[in-house]
Amino acid sequence: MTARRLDGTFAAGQIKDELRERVTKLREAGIVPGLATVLVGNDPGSQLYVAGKHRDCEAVGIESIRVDLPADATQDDVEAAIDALNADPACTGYILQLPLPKHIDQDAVIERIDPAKDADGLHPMNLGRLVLNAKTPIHSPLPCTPRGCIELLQRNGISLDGKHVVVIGRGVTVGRSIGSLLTHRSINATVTLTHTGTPDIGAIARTADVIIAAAGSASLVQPDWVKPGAAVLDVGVSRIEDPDTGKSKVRGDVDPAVWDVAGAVSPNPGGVGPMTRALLLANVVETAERSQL
Ligand SMILES: Nc1nc2c(c(=O)[nH]1)N[C@@H](CN(C=O)c1ccc(C(=O)N[C@@H](CCC(=O)O)C(=O)O)cc1)CN2
Repeated sequence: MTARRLDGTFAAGQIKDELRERVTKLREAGIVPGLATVLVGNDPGSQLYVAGKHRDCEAVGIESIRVDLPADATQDDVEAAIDALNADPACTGYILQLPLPKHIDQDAVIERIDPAKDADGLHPMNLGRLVLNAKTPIHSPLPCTPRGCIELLQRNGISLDGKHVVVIGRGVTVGRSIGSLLTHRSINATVTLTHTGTPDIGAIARTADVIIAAAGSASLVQPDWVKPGAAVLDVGVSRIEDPDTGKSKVRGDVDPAVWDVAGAVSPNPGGVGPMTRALLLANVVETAERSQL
């Protein structure tokens, strides 16, 4: 069996087409949405992602503001950049590209973001709303990658209602928040969160209808971890040097042999990454729309 490909580039294109129309309406009403990014340092992956976000903004008509700080920026420098964006009326929402250099206190910077401008849904107030509003619709930004995972499944006709989802990884952008979203009444999944401290993750993963692999460990998920026919989302990113070309290439958490067992797999690249970017734009458009109410 070869699994169905859950094409994130295609689904993200659909979302961006929908958002372009909504941005046109906002502009007609005199509202110009603007996304800012804050990048500290010169991590090649982060630079690539930030550049992609600015291209996406241009494609849907969102203004974008880019704040790049050097790798030796101090805590005060980063916090000053945050304060400036909090005060900037041209900025509807912004993201602080993670990871930050080790000498920066990431939690303190995230807490300094104005929750109303938190395009990533990672501010404690927005994560708190996600946890508290388990029944009612959530009117605050949601974390982009978890939202992207769910949209990718839904747009491919894969329901999560009553399904057992095994999440692998407890990082801040995916693992720590996706369970709250998946168990929201409107989605209704049952979630097991596993991580490096979990004995025999494979035995747990084998019981899953859906596996969300977000560990950042290349080829961690092997075919014998997957129930035949299960859906597998490959979220984690590792950069491996190609011995032939010397260039770095992206490897996901899911071993290629999983495609012979699973019912559906998201490729990496080309799966959840583009969805993360599209849902970031959605968060900005929704924030701008809420400002009309
Ligand atoms: N503040 C945040 N920082 C980070 C997040 C996040 O959600 N918020 N997630 C990741 C990085 N990320 C978003 O910023 C991200 C990852 C991957 C992609 C993407 O489009 N990937 C392409 C491949 C590009 C490549 O060649 O590497 C794909 O999957 O097709 C976009 C955004 C960590 N930081």
